[in-house]
Amino acid sequence: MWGEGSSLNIAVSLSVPQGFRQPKGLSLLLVNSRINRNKQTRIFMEMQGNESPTTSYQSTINIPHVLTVAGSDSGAGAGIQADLKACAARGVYCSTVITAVTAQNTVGVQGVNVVPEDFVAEQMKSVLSDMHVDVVKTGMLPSIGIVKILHQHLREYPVRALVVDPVMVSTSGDVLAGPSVLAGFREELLPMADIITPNLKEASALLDGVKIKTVSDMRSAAKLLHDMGARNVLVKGGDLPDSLDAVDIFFDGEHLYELRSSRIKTHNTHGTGCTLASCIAAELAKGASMLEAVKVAKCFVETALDYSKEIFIGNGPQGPFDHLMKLKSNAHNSGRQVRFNPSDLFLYAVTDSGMNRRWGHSISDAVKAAVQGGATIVQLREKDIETRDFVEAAKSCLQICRANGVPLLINDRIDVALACDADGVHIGQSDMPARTARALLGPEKIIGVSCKTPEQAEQAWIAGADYIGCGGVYPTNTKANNLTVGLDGLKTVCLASKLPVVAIGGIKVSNARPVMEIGVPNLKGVAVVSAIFDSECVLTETRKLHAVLMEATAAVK
Ligand SMILES: Nc1ncnc2c1ncn2[C@@H]1O[C@H](COP(=O)(O)OP(=O)(O)OP(=O)(O)O)[C@@H](O)[C@H]1O
Ligand SMILES: Cc1ncc(CO)c(N)n1
Ligand SMILES: [Mg+2]
Repeated sequence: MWGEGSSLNIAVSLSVPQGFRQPKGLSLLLVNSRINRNKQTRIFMEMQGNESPTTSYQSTINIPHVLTVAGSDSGAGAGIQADLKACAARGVYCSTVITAVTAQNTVGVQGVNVVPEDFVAEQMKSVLSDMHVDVVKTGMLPSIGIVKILHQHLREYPVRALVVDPVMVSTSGDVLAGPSVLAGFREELLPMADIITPNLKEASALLDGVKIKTVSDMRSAAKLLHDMGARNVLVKGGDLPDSLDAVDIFFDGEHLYELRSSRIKTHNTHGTGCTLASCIAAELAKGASMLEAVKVAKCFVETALDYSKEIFIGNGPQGPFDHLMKLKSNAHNSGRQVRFNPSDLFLYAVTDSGMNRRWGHSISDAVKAAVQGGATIVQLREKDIETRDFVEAAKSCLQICRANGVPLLINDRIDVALACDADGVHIGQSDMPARTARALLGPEKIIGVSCKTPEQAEQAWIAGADYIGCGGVYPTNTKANNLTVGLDGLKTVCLASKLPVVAIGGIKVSNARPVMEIGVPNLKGVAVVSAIFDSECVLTETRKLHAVLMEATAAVK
């Protein structure tokens, strides 16, 4: 356990030659001195270069860490690959000791190449002697020798918990650990385990071939396996015949729990066992109790299976599923995200639910008309709409925009942008910080920030935004209590901004020209709400504005 109050502060100062920016010596120093072995250590480093101001690097966050000792699956649905994805999805670091390399796909296991025991030991030592591991999870352990090596290393480098997935037979029926390791599993591995997670066939093999066909058999098996030394037992019922639910039995030595979830109708269940065990390990590493960890893990598997129902990878009977629940959004048929180009800011259409209501336009009809009229980017700014309707409207607008190569952004609502996989967001000074939005949305999404001053423009750049919106250029009714910065304020911000700028606020056909004519290269266009959406024919108004902007830019050039 690591507690409060006992942290050790170490300050190291290094003088580095001119031009040296990356503190490469830093990691070397840490490895050599091993001062980061203890989780209580707080390291504060100061780099002093001749040329640059002092840079500080602070490393104080303890990251939960699972080490998986398992086999590689070339098809990447199970084994080490599933473990890495499960831990990544659950926000836990995962290191890997590879015990065997399998040639495997969705049809079955075509070959197994066992890693020499010495080299398994070497991998284990490399990880455990250097890194702080919270929980070890085991998968395919193809020899008794490897079980013994694991035992020795855990004695030398104790961890908080050992999760044992006693992999013997893949669901395709292929043998991954033969009868020779059964004795080793029973005598050495089970007594070490904080939890074992056999499927029906594995539980049966460990219990000398006893038949397990019903939930009641699973209950008895869990108790018998507990008697053999495992502190907790989870008998998995993924392969339970004729079961409408996915039923697992958990036994902690005192209470039996029947954990049920809906059985997802899918062929994509390859690697559910490895994933479940890794997820249990990940939750334990974060500090959960055993029962909590098992429940979260089961819920995670169910959710990922449900998300992955329509995924098609490989031609065999049992496909992989998507741990990170992202693959569908990049599928070829959903249309590709539009890459941001500053020239997209040329005619920026911002919707308003009130105006659409007034003119009897649906959001998607209004957006379609704006795009047809020449809008080069669209932002949905819907302040008084139910979230469910917002997501639905955003999805249909996204289809229209993608078909026309026009990016679609969402105002303020990062959750809505994520839910419909929009191209990005536009945020204000009092919304979520741009840096946080970037972390949530990822590197490819477009982030715009409203800025009124050069300082705000600088902050937006530092936070990783793609463009800024500057205004109000003219007085506007769309936004209450909005400060008008005027053309002068706009020019000042444009000159200071490292990011492209779109002007906003009260801009319409009659006054757009002077905005474009301020002639600062990074002013890329104008954003409008009323000028196009507060009208009966959005298409006509957008065309008019487009023509004015074209004339103005031609005149400036
Ligand atoms: N179709 C399904 N719907 C919901 N949950 C499922 C489904 N299939 C399996 N599970 C759950 O997934 C977890 C893993 O169970 P399973 O019995 O499939 O393990 P396994 O045979 O070791 O998996 P694998 O060998 O494919 O890695 C269990 O919690 C089980 O209830
Ligand atoms: C490498 C490997 N480990 C575990 C399993 C069990 O699913 C598998 N199929 N392959
Ligand atoms: Mg299975």
